[in-house]
Amino acid sequence: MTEPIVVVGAALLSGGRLLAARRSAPPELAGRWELPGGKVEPGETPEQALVRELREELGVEAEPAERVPGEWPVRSDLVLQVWTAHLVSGEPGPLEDHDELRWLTPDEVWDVDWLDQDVQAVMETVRLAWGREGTEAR
Ligand SMILES: Nc1nc2c([nH]c(=O)n2[C@H]2C[C@H](O)[C@@H](COP(=O)(O)OP(=O)(O)OP(=O)(O)O)O2)c(=O)[nH]1
Repeated sequence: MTEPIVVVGAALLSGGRLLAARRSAPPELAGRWELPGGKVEPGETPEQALVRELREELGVEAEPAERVPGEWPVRSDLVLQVWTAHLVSGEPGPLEDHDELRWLTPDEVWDVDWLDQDVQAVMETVRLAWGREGTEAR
């Protein structure tokens, strides 16, 4: 059996807020919110993929910090893993794949319509980044 391809999601944290991105494609995912990122390419580590994807999609330089425990199936051939990350330079813009970005405070984190797989992933991210408050808010 072939191993699933890892989709790396970046939990970009800045000033106590988490960046959420609204997908613009494909039609079945458009309008739903996710962590920016994408598929790890052959020969890349997930951390390298995260840096590349944030450069392409958001136009920023970012530094991966720590892996959020867990992984979440996307499809039979794709699995989502998440790393926290910090901005090194630039201001994120929805350059590719997204039509809106939002910096969410702990109080706002459940205000957006996350992709199904991202709900658990964001819950774990909130737990890691901000402690228990975010999970209780859910
Ligand atoms: N980037 C991202 N994708 C997610 C998340 N949650 C989730 O289910 N997915 C799904 C959506 C897509 O089916 C898949 C990632 O595909 P993608 O289109 O973003 O990957 P990519 O940028 O490498 O695209 P491509 O090279 O295949 O065009 O994972 C998430 O938080 N971030």
